[in-house]
Amino acid sequence: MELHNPFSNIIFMLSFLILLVLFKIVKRWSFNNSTTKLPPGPWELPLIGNLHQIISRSLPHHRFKILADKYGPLMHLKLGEVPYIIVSSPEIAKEIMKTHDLTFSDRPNLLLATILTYNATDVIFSKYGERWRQLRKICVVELLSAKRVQSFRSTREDEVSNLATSITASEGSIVNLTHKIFSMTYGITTRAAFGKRSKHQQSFKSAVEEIVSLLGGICIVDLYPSIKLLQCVSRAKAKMEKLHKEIDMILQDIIDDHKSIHKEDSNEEYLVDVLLKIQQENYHSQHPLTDDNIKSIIQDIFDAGTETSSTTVLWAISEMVKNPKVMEEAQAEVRRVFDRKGFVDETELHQLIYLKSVIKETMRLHPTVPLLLPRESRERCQINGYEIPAKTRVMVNAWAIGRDPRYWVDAESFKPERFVNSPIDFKGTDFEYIPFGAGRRMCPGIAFALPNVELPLASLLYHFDWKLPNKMKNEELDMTESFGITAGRKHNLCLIPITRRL
Ligand code: HEM
Repeated sequence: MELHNPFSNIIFMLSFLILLVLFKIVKRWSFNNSTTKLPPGPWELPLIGNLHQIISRSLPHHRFKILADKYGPLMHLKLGEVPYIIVSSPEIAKEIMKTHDLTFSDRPNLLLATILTYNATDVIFSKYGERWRQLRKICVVELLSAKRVQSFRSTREDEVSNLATSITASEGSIVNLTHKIFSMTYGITTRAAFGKRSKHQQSFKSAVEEIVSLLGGICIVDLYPSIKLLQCVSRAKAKMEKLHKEIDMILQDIIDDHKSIHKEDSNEEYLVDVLLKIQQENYHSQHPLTDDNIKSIIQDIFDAGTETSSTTVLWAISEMVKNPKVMEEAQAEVRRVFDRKGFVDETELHQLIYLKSVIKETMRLHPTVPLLLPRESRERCQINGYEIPAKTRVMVNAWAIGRDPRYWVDAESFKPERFVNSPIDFKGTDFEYIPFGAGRRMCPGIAFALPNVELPLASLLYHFDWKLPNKMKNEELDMTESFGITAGRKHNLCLIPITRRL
């Protein structure tokens, strides 16, 4: 009866909130007085934890760096009801991805990724275990090996040559390089995965772009996994289910197509053919490769491989436009190496020492996956005397680590020279530089990615000089990052090409 009185309702709510806050204080106090304690972190509010400190106008990796400057390189946060640790120094990154790599080798259950990847049975989002090991081995040994990547050399050269031709046709006018580079990378990946035969190229490309953008958003359902009702009302879930259906149909159609070609013993072997062959060979094994597995691996290659490589090319060009001396030196090198041939191909890429340093410096300042991919602890563990409970999600801020002034002189400046004659590499052993991650879950696609970045850059520098439109000065080029799992340019890169070599 009393609860119908509005004042009683307010008093009831207030009492509940006060009790909740008291409970939190007591819990935190007793935790801090026990033998183990969580890493430091900002004060949490009831129900939302630290969400209010993250959801702001700046991007999550920027916010995490500001908070880490205050609370330290191993920081505890609660986002919704989920505990997180944020790693912001090379030393702690090494603890997570080397010393305790096995403990942190799981990926969390994320709703949208699970829908997309046939219940997280792909490589990127699956839990650590026998199945993941099997799929990862197929990727490393069969699909993304140096030998396999080499077999697609003429495809890359062809697509990059088409890119140069289409830019030459726009000589003197504004070219949207963002569109052109993305379309070229899709072209290379599609041809490597399916050959030229896909009639679904455009719808597939749009679906993948939408998927990457959906995966990059903050999904409230993942922050309150205990509230199942949220799933029922999630618009993002409904959207992802629709996209998944769409992409599943396209991929199944392509697979069926290739199954019939396979029977006729075609000489061409694309990634889908390699997977179908493994499926046939392993038909009676304990873990046969299903059609769904094949579709999820192919999808991984598109999701992980296209936006990342394109974004790196675009950041490299942007930084060179902003730093004309670097652009001149890179152009001089590329033209010196390829002038005798008169065109750019992959045979001489190993000679482009300066361009490779430009790419490394680009990935230091603009790691395309700035927080790597989330991991989750499989059991409790101690790091630097702090307790990390089981099922804690982990974000490694590769963006902040690449700007750590203890490791990088003049850390905020674009200086490719720092990598010339430097042994520091992105292979996962130098923890101050981890654009591809490190440890068991490190990116297996480096060999596939590098020529997709080096070849188009060499070609764009060889054939053209680049001017900003509307008499804009170099230093005025906008470098704002976009929000998402990959941090690309927020605005398209539009430049005017001037042909120097036909
Ligand atoms: C410039 C290009 C690329 C960058 C910067 C990049 C970066 C990354 C990063 C940071 C991770 C997470 C690592 C971790 O959790 O420690 C990752 C994972 C992954 N990448 Fe890449 N990547 C690139 C290109 C590619 C390409 C071209 C492919 C495939 C063709 C690929 C396939 C994958 C896969 C399958 C995973 C998941 C690995 C696992 O969980 O076991 N990546 N990548």
